[in-house]
Amino acid sequence: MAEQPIPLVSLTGISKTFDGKAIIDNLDLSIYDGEFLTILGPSGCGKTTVLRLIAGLEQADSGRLTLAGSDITTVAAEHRHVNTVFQSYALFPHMTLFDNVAFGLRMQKLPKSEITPRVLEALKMVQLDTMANRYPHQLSGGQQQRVAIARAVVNRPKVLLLDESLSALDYKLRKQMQSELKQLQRRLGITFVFVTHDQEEALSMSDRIVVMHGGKVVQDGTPREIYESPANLFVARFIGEINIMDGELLNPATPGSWHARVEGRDCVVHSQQPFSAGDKVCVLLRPEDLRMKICAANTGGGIAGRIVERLYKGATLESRVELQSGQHVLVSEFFDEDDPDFDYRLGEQVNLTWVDSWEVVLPYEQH
Ligand SMILES: Nc1ncnc2c1ncn2[C@@H]1O[C@H](COP(=O)(O)OP(=O)(O)OP(=O)(O)O)[C@@H](O)[C@H]1O
Repeated sequence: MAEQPIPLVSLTGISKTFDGKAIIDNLDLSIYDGEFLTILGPSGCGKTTVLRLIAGLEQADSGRLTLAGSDITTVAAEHRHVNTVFQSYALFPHMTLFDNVAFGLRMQKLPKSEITPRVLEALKMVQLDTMANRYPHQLSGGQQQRVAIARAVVNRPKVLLLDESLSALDYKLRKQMQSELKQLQRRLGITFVFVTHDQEEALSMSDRIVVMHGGKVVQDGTPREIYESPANLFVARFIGEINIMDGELLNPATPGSWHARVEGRDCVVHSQQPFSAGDKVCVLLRPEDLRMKICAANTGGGIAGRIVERLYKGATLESRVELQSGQHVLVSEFFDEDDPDFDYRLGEQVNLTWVDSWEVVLPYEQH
C-alpha cells in the first residue's frame, strides 16, 4: 500500500465556539505540501474561521494544529509561516506597488540589499515588475489581487491562505484570474488553501476540495469525485445541477448492482454501499447524464415524461421534463441540429434513460 505523505498542515479535533454557538465542530483536516486545496461551502458554514484558525488569527477552543510537523496550536500569528490574502486586498493606497510589497520585510528590519531583490522577484512572479512605481488606484482589480499575492509570497510562506479573493472581480476577470492563480501556484510550488462559496471556481482550480456544511467536513475529494460521486444530497445539490429521483432496491443483480424500481421504471442501478433489498434510495443523475427520445407515453422502456420548458444555452439545450409522478427533471444535451429527435416541442411526450452506471445511489433522504 502506498504510504500516506506527512501533511504540511494538520488540524485534529479542532472546535471553535462564538457566543456559545459551535461554529467549527471537531474538525479534522490534512493539507499536503504543494497542493491547491479549496474549502467550499455555503455562507456561514465556517470556511473563513478555518482559515483564521490556521493563520493564528483565532484560537481554537480545543484540538491541535501542526505545521510541517511542529505543533503551532498556541504559536502567535506572526510566527507561523503562513500568509493570508483577504477578500479586500487591503493594499496601502498611498504607497507604490514596490512599497506595498516591501512593507512586511521593512517591518522585519531586513537590510535594503535583501529587500529590493526579493520585492522585485515577487513582483516578477505576478508579472507586475514593470509597474513597481504605480499606485494601487492605477491598477485593475485583477492586478491589485496580484499585488496582494506578491505581498504574501514575498514572505516566503509555506502556506498561502486565500479568502474569497476573487469574488470582488467581474466575471471575465475572475475567469482569467482563476487560471492565472492556478498557474502561479504551480510555478511557486507553495501550498494554497483557497476559500470560496463558488462551486464552479472550486471545480476548475483545485487539486482537492473539502466541502463544509455547518462547521463540519461533509466530503473531501478531488473535483471529479465531488462532482461525480457526491457523498450526500447536500453536496450533490451544492455542486451543480442534480436530478434526484426516488427509487427502491428490489434484489441484487451482480455484486455492486441491484434490480431497482426508479420512478416506476424497472432498471439496474450500481452501488458499492451495503444496501438491503427493499431499501428506499435516492437516485442522482446530472442533467448531462440523461438521454431523451421522443416517444409515446409508456412505450419506450425508460421513464415517461412531458417537456414543460426548453432553455437554449448556446452550446447546449436544456429541457425541463415533468415525470408522471409530477416531479420535474432537467436534461442537458449538446446542440445537434441533425438529430431529428432534438427539436422538442413543449408538451411533447418523451422517454428518459441514462448512461449505464452513471447514476449515484444514496440512502433515501427527504428532498
Ligand atoms: N468573531 C466572531 N464573533 C462571533 N461570531 C463569528 C465571528 N466570526 C465568525 N462568526 C460566525 O461564525 C459563523 C461562520 O463564519 P465564517 O466567516 O467562518 O463563515 P464562512 O463560511 O466563511 O461564510 P462567508 O462565505 O459568508 O464568508 C457565522 O455565523 C459568523 O457569524
